[in-house]
Amino acid sequence: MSHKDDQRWFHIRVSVFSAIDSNSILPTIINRFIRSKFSALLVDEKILPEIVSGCRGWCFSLAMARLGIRVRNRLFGSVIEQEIGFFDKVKTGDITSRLTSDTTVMTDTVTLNMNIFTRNLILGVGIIVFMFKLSWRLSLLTLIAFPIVLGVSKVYGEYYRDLASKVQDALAAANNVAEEALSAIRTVRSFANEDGEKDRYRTSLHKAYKINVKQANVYAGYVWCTQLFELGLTVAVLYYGGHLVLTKTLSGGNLVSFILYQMQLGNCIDEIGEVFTGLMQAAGASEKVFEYIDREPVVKNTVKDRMDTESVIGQSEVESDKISGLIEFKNVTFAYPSRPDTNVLKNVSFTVQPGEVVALVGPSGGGKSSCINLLEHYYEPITGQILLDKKPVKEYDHKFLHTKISLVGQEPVLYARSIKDNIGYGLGSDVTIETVQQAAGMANAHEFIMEMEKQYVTEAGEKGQQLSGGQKQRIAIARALIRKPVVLLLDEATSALDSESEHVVQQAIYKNLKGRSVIIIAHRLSTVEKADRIIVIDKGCVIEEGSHSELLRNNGKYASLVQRQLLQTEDEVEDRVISLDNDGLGVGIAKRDIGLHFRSTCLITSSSWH
Ligand SMILES: Nc1ncnc2c1ncn2[C@@H]1O[C@H](COP(=O)(O)OP(=O)(O)OP(=O)(O)O)[C@@H](O)[C@H]1O
Repeated sequence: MSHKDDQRWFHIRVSVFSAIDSNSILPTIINRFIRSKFSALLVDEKILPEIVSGCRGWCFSLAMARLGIRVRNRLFGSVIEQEIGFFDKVKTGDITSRLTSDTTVMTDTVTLNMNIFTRNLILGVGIIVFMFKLSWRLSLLTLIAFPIVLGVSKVYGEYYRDLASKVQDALAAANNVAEEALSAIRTVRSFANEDGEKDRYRTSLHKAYKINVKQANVYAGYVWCTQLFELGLTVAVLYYGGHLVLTKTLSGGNLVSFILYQMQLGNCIDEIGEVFTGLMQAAGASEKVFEYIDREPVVKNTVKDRMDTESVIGQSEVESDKISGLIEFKNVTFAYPSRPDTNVLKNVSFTVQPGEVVALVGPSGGGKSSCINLLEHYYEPITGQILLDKKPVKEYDHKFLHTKISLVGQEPVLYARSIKDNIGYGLGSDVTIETVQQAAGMANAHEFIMEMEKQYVTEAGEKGQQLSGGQKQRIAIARALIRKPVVLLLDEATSALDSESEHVVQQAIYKNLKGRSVIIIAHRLSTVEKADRIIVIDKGCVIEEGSHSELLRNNGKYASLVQRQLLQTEDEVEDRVISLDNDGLGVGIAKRDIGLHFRSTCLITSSSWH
């Protein structure tokens, strides 16, 4: 081979090797494999290294992006299917942290480390082959050390994974603090507690930092251990290799080559050690992600979930017209999963006939909303049954059930979308503007929507913040009515409103009750007395049942609640007129025309004072 050819081969070897590992000192390995003029041309022009490294980067970036999207989709898909009890226990910030931070750590670390791992594995195997070719005795001596390295790595890996999992938990807790503060920014501002929130966030981040410090210490310890071990191994190889040279079993040149190979192998092992650290970090981050992905909801909802085990009542089995709206609670005892030892409903039984309007009343915390939660199948009772048209609600297909039962809650949650999208929420893109307008008309919302500049495409703002309380309630009513429900559940639907908005919203409700079974939860006498029947629930038990006049005659709990409310009304200040003088001295007009003086600047808009 000419000198020129030699030079060319040298370039080939260096360039190809640098495509695999730019730090390599083993061009001779490649020398054995590359002998074509075509590749020489490619390598001489430095095309191949660029292509190989480009392709590798492309493959791993693509794999990283695809893996990230798949894991996030699977995680979100699984979390959104979980039962409501799960969300009582797990905080929103924790879940969003799993969706963002944990999945990023997991996918990025795995893919990047796989890249390094593949490269070093190929190099390592190649090096070991050549080491054996040079001296099998020295190679065996080197390989004897492997189980020790693996043992140390295993102990280190488990501890590091545990720490990584704790870091992710601490970050999730910090995320939860931020999320809580930002979503309630008005409360934070009104109590001027910005510093308090900053402190809480700082403290929770500090917890993560403390675990980070531990991680760094453990990592340093691991690196020192492996480096010392490598050093010891090199000394052993030199000692034994020297002996082999002296006994003429090995040439001096081969010993030098062997030591160079061994150093290169050491580099590979170091890099694989780092990969291992990264993989343990990913394993720690992925623990909760996979726990949520694999979690089976305790209360199963969809047809698909339940198909295997139980029969499901859906649109095909029961024609919508055939649902009459007969609701029965039979000996229901219930405890929330987050407080399994406290029964909030005890042996509750009552019936709502089709088309009947029933009010649930009673002291706060008595268990009224819990009845609604069970009827909505958010939870399952411990004992007893909740029946709709004589069939347990749990046997209905989730989607079908919620087109038949609609709920208007105390604080309706609207989405940061247009008013049209909010009213048609959950009905897909098929819903027409005419249907939306019709529902808005029924809810007394059409007029105020039309007065807005963008009408039905007006943005509601995050959580409906760009609308007033009364407007939000009416949109929530329209959202419930558009589904033409057979059962309407109104849980304190007007309690947060001033008297004028309440009047408009109540009108919207009452004109739409006909032909529907309705359960109203309310504290106000004005709302309750219109119901066909009133059920009084106290401390988780039904204690009275009957019409307004019947219950007043009974002179029981209901009568005392009514009396107390009437007395309160007499004693309390009307919320009509309050004027403030220049010093912030307020003058209110009381029921019996007594002027009240307020020393502090005070604005009363309470709607419960009526
Ligand atoms: N998600 C929950 N997890 C644990 N306990 C809960 C949960 N929701 C309510 N509770 C508890 O269950 C009991 C009944 O609450 P519920 O909301 O049904 O009462 P309520 O009669 O509707 O009260 P109010 O009139 O004040 O709305 C209360 O003691 C309450 O603390």
